[in-house]
Amino acid sequence: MAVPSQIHHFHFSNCLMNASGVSCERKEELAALDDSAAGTFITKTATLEAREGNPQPRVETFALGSINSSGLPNQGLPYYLQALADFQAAKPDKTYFLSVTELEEEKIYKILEEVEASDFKGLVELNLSCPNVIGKPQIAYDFETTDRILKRVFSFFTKSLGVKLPPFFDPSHFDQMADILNAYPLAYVNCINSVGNGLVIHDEQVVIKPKQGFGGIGGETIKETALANVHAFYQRLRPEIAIIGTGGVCDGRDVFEHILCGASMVGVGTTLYEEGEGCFASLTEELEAIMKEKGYQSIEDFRGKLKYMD
Ligand SMILES: O=C1NC(=O)NC(C(=O)O)N1
Repeated sequence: MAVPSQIHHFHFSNCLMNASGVSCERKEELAALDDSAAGTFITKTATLEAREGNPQPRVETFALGSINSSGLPNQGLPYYLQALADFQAAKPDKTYFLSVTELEEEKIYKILEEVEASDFKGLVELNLSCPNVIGKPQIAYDFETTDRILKRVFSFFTKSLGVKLPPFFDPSHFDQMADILNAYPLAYVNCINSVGNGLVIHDEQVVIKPKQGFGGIGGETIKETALANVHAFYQRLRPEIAIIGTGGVCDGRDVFEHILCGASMVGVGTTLYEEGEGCFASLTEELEAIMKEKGYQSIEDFRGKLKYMD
């Protein structure tokens, strides 16, 4: 039971994967993802050195989703490179994702130089959209900085690189960001990261400690924004740049809609957090049932074929 997909020459047995940050910080968590019905996994965003992240409580769910202000807690790049080498040795034909970022521009180049020098052979995701590092902006909301970073990264980086984008909400921003992205040999873009700096209140109090309760919103409530970003970039990007759709995936219908909007792989965050790795099997079953009912044999029968009104 699976719906295969691919990004460039990388083939995946199933089109579902985790959203970076959820159930993927430790090797044991990655092993559970590796053994699940997901076609692959992506690591928690790694920084050069391990990080504690923000004070707890920093992740909470609410009726329509989740809020988090984790602050990039992770085990540091060497931990993930070693873990990925072990997973790759066990499953030579499987492709994995490594997510990385850093808090200063010069360190972004340093961490990618270290990845470039490593034996990692999967896809690398540069996270340009963490909303939760106190005092730090979401990089991809600064077009000039994003362009400068990609220009310098591609002057030395030869592995397959994608970027994790925040949500955009204005066609002129879709246009500007797509113009930048189209100038570089990106393997993919991953739309979207959490909707930054939302506020969840219970009675009279915020529900997470960091940043006076402000945190990234995920889950059911962000699906329409996620779909719009997937489709907006699908409409604008060169076809060589694939799209991973992340955000608001609660059932097979949501997976179907992400693919209809143009996604080649679909990332699951809040639902994974709430239901565990078993969600990948149920989401796959639901997607297969929809495809069967509609007579679609494979993803390519409907990927990107969202219908407009005449
Ligand atoms: O990119 C990120 N997006 C999130 O929603 N949270 C994490 C984090 O805070 O570490 N990072």
